[in-house]
Amino acid sequence: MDYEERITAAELGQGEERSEMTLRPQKLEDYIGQKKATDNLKIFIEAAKLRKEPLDHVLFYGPPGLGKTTLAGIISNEMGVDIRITSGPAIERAGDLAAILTNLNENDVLFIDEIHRLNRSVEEVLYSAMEDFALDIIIGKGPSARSIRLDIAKFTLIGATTRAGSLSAPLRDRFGVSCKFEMYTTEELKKIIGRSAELLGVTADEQSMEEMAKRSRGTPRVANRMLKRVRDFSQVKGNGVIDIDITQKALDALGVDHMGLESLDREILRTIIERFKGGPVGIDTIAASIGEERVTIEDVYEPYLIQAGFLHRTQKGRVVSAQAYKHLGIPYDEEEVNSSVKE
Ligand SMILES: Nc1ncnc2c1ncn2[C@@H]1O[C@H](COP(=O)(O)OP(=O)(O)OP(=O)(O)O)[C@@H](O)[C@H]1O
Ligand SMILES: [Mg+2]
Repeated sequence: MDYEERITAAELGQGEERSEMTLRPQKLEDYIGQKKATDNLKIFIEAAKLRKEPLDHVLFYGPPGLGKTTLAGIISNEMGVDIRITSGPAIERAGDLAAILTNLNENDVLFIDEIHRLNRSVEEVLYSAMEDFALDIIIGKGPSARSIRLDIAKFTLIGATTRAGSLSAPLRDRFGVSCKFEMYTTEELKKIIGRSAELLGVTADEQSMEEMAKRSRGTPRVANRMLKRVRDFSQVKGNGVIDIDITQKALDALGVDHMGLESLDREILRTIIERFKGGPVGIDTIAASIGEERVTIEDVYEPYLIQAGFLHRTQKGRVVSAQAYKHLGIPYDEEEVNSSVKE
C-alpha cells in the first residue's frame, strides 16, 4: 500500500487539503476536546482583546493530526485578525522570513508548522522579531556594512511541532504560552465524526460512529479520513447509509483492526517480537528492519502504540508489552521475554 493511502499518514493526500478545510471548525465553541489548552487560551484571547494587543506567542506540540493547524485558525478568527500559514522547511532563507514578517498587519497571526525544522539563520531573525517586533538587517558588505533595525507590526507567532524537545532553548523560551495536544477520547472522536458526517451530508448510526471513533487512534484527522472511506464503501457496496455492518467491512478492507492498528503498526510490533525477542531494541534498528524512516515511526506510529499500551520506551530501547503479543496472537513466554529485557 502506498504511504499516501495509509489512513495514518501525516502528510495530506491529493485534494485532501481542501476537504480538510471544509471540516475544520472555525470557532472555539465548535472545537471539540483539548479542554486544558482551550480553557487557558480562551482567557488569554479575551485579555489580549481587552488590551487591544496581540496574543502572546503560542507553541503547540503533539502528534500529527490532533488539530494544531485548526486551533491556530480558530485563534486568528477569535482575535479578529488574519492568519498567515507557512512551515519551517518552506522558509529557506532569512530574507524569506523577513518578507513574510514585513507583510503582516498589526496583531496578525503567523503560523509556522514544523517549527523545529527552521534553519539556524532563519531562526535567529525570528528571535528579535518575537521579542522586539524588529528585524536587524545588514546593509552593504565588508568594512562599510552596517546594521539597521526595522520595526515590524506586532504579531502573534503560533509555532507547531510534533517534537517540542527538538526546539532550541532560545526559541522555546520566547513562547509565552505552550500547549500540549493530547489524544482524543472515543467520546470526543464520536462527536467529531458526527459533526463531519453532518457537514459531508452522510448518515451514520450511533454504533458505526462509535466503532470508527474507537479505531481512530485518538486522532481527528484519522477519524475524518476513516469516515470518508467508509462513506465510499457505503455508497458503492451499500445503500449510502453507514451502519455497523458496512463500517466493519470497510475497515477490515482498509486493514484497520479493532484497536485501530494498521499494517505498519502491526509490522513494527511483529518485528520487535520476532527479530528482537520483544526488545529492548533501538529505534534506528527497528526503522532499518522495516524500511521506514525513523521520524515517521517516532512521530506518527509510536505515539498511539505507546498510548494504547502496546509499546514502551525504555533507556535501552523499545519494548513491546504482553498485550501486543496477545493482540497479534503470538504466545507470550514471560521468562524468555524477561531474560532478554535483563540482558
Ligand atoms: N478539536 C477538533 N474538533 C473538530 N475537528 C477537529 C478537531 N481537531 C482536528 N479536527 C479535524 O481534524 C483535521 C486535522 O486537523 P489539523 O490539520 O488541525 O491537525 P494538525 O494537528 O494541525 O496536524 P499536523 O500536526 O499534521 O499539522 C481537520 O481537518 C479538522 O477537521
Ligand atoms: Mg497541521
